[in-house]
Amino acid sequence: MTTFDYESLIVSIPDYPEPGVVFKDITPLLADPEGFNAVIDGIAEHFAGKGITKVVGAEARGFMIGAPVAARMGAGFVPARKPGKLPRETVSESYALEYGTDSLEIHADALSPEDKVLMVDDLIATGGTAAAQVKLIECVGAELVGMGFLMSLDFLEPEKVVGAVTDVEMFSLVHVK
Ligand SMILES: O=P(O)(O)OC[C@H]1O[C@H](OP(=O)(O)OP(=O)(O)O)[C@H](O)[C@@H]1O
Ligand SMILES: Nc1ncnc2[nH]cnc12
Repeated sequence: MTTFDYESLIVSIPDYPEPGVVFKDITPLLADPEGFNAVIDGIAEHFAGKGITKVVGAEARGFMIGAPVAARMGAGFVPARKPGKLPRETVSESYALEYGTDSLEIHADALSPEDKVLMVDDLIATGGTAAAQVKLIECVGAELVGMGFLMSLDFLEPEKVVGAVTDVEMFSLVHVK
């Protein structure tokens, strides 16, 4: 298991993007070659041997972590995109975030019932984005095997929202209590 002090390269920004929210800025960690590699290895190694065929990641920060994890695991990558960005038939889910509401879409044929899926994102806060992706993955009939995050804001209790839609493992490299 790779060990790295991820938190030393994550910056907390108070009252961004709105009062009361402490934004976790991961751009310094992404820019650090050793740190970025440790994040990708840390998530990929945790789920190695589980037969993952596809990684699903949400626009935009989920792409930054999910796509390299997929490549590292020898899996395909399926983007969950913000509305109106995918050209063919889609399935769509709306959800609430720490700041506002949004929707995600995946192509209706992006996954098959044979797929074993790992969902990956940089951060889980309320769990709304993750729960929406669970619904999208299950809507197209694929098997969700687990979820991997760089960081979990545990004080927001995301497991309550996610636990209402799935009981798969929620793995995070960093926990903020
Ligand atoms: O657990 P939740 O409360 O749903 O929040 C987590 C989501 O919030 C961020 O994405 P955001 O929607 O801000 O979009 P971005 O990746 O484009 O910055 C983050 O990358 C997660 O996807
Ligand atoms: N506090 C936070 N920091 C960074 N990204 C987020 N997405 C949702 N909540 C967030």
